[in-house]
Amino acid sequence: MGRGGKSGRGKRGSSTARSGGRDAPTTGTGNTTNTRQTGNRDLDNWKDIKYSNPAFEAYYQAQELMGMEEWDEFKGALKRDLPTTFRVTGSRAHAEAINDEIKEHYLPMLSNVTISRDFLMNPNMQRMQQRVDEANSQSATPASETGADADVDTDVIVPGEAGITLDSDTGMIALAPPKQLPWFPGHLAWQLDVPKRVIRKSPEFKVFQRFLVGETEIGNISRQEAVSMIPPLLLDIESHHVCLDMCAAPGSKTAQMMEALNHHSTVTTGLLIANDSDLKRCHMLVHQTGRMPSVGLGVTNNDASRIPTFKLTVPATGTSDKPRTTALMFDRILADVPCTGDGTMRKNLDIWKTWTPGNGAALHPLQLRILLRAMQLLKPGGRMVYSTCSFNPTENEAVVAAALNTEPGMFKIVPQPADKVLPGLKRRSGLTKWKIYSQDEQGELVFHPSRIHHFGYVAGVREKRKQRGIEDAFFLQDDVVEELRACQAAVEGDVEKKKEYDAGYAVGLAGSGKITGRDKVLAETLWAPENVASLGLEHGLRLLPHDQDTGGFYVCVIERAAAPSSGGDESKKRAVSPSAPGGPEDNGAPKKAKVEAAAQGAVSSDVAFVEKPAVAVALPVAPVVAETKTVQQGKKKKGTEHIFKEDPFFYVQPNDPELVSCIEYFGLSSDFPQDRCFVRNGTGAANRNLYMSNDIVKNLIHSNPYHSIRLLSAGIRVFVRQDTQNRNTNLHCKWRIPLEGLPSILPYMDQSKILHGTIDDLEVMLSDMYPLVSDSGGIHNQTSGLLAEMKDKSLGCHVIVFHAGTSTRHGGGSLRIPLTLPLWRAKDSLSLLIDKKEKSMLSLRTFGEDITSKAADIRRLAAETSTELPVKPEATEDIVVGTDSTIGLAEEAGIVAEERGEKTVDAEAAKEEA
Ligand SMILES: C[S@@+](CC[C@H](N)C(=O)[O-])C[C@H]1O[C@@H](n2cnc3c(N)ncnc32)[C@H](O)[C@@H]1O
Repeated sequence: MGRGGKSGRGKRGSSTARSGGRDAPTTGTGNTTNTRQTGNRDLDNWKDIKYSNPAFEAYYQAQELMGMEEWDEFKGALKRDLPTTFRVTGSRAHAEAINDEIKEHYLPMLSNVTISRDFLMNPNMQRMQQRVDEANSQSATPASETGADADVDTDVIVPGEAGITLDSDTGMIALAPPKQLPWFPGHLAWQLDVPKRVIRKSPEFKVFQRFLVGETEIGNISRQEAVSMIPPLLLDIESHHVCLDMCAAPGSKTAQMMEALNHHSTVTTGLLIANDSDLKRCHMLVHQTGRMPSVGLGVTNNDASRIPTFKLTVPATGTSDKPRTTALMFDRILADVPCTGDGTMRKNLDIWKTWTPGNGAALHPLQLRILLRAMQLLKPGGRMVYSTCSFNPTENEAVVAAALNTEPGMFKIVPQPADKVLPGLKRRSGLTKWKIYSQDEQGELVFHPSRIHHFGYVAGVREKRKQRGIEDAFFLQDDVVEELRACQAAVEGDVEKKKEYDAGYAVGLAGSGKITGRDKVLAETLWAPENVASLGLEHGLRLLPHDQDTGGFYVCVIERAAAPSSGGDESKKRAVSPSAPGGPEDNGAPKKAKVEAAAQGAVSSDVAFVEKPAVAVALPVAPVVAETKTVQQGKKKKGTEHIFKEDPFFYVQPNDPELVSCIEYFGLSSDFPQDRCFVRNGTGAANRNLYMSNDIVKNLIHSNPYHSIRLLSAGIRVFVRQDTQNRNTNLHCKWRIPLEGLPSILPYMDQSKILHGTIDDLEVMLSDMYPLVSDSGGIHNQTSGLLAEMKDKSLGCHVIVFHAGTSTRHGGGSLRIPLTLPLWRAKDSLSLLIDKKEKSMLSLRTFGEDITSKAADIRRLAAETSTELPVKPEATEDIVVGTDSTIGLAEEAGIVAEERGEKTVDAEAAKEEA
């Protein structure tokens, strides 16, 4: 999140920063030595130039994130490529099977991989070398004039980098196999050290890379930075919890939270609201969460610092009682807030250029407001995690300290002992002291021991500019003038404060006469509060890149005190009773904040100056709903508040004829929750898709206008209408079960309706995408009892379990655990209702090769040689709108593209209209 500041540019070797006389860091090059022992000076020089920001170094050395003896190691790690890390998604039944596949198939394949030493030089360099040799041998012209010593790229393998070692005896370069992250539960997370640019030099690693890409696309693997996997783990989620992910997009942590809620199933009774303020990113979130579907999920689009209070309806309990609404409070909240991201410098190289201390200071008020809102929404006894991918204490400890001080004693930081919590994860303690700097136009850091010093500095700069006849608009702003005056008045008569002020004033007056954009005036909550030592900030976790070759990260686990047990349950009273002060919005959450200015300052995002003298005020809560309504009525707002155009949610009548037809056709038991099925239109008619939620999501939708809470999606799609083009086709049920809905429907299905197949049947279904039911041998003459059995089955959707087993085919193959899939019986053929990519990956996993294209290849070959082989027009006719009937792929284009939410003619038509 760079801000394009000018700091640091051209300042290598600049002089000592001004500091008001103490704690002066240097922005010079004293610590820029690169200690990486690569033996490749060209690469090191190149990286030194690219990876340098004296202000960054000076600032963090002054913060004492680590002992100075570690600094070079820290900086060396920042300059290296980040290893690839990924995790096998946890709650799918086959997560273990995929993990075993990595362990048993790929790991042996990737162990002992070596490549030739020739790769030490990349092709560019080899060509250059050739030209140098030629030039030197053939003419007297110096090589430099032939262009042979022109700039070369840096695509070179460097022994000594993580994952790469040179065996000097054999002259071969060994590549390290992937390794499991020792601290990740179930060992489902992996790290691959070999850099991406080297992977393509090894056939074995290329194969593994393809596996990773494929499995990631279909959602079995999530590529995620190792440190980013930590916050959801520390939330300690149980399947009944009500959870909120405040800044959720693109959703890697949401997926982890969802997995924890849906441990081994999709039928959680809990709730996860995944929220983000950016509408586009929210749509990414919807896509991402589609890979981990759940009846307990809702995606919303709100500014997290003003996220509306969601209401729930409490049913009447007695005859005289009436249903009433209550504010929804959360058991678990993740506030993975927007941050400068300087912990991600290893992959976001721009941050080297754009980093300034002002970036962190500017985000601090928004981060604080988000954390405060999270505290308001946390249940008594609930747990939340605050996290950033920044090293900066102004975005981490300063935010947490200010938030804790708003309601002393109500929240506490929970220690995470290294031997008990994620053992094996190296972590550092949170900071209990830090320093605040601004940066002047010359890139110099200016230390401000206190806010009064800072005010003096601002006044000094203003005075100097005035003397030069310059009056900046900033200094004339009413609130700035007012703050400066108030500060001047406050220091008069207070000898100590006056000294501080004067010291700052002197620094301002002596300086360049400029203050950079974002650093103009800083929020009071940036400075460590007086009670900093008693807040438990050391219990926060800091992850440093050189400890275990990761990005940088900060995580802090905070719990709210349980409700007092005597005198009744105060928190419940507040949370449940709409008549409590403030109505449903008064959820018993902390209201007083000595951070009013911080909270307000973030509204005008350009000026970080925010604080008024300590005054207790309530944070904004109530206006949000009204505002969203205004937006809804058409007034477009600036920034994140867009007109909300999503389809409504409408729960269908339990006796809806379409729903009843699904229930009858699939033999769903009487406990199937008909009343929890909904459509996305305003009429309640089941036109195209039927979705299902759990009770709490239904309650949420009924208790809040969906546009007020800006609800984009909820629950799982469980039935999709599948009309056929062929009018003569006689379908008993026009609905099919999409793959994502199957786990939610399966528990209710009549066992006699479920078909059974073998791994050989699966092979037929994969290798011949549309095998003919009349062709019991399949296109490869592979035996399949399934095809014969299917002759007598009704047209339409079926569910089949392929049982674990070993293949009898020539190339072998094995299915480790049973696999349940939806299947479509067309007039003459069958097809699995999963998309092409998923078929390929399943094929690779089961048979060690992608057999899915074989049928198409055979047909293509047959067409070329005029051999008569069956073309499958009926699958096309029968099922979907499409044009490519010749190779039977229209089915893919229709049903399956729709599965993925892609825009096809058919999918477009599927968009429901009210
Ligand atoms: C660090 S990223 C979150 C990453 C995410 N938790 C994950 O693991 O994939 C921060 C997110 O905050 C969002 N954001 C920024 N300002 C916000 C605000 N005021 N309210 C809610 N979300 C915000 C951004 O759109 C961005 O998606």
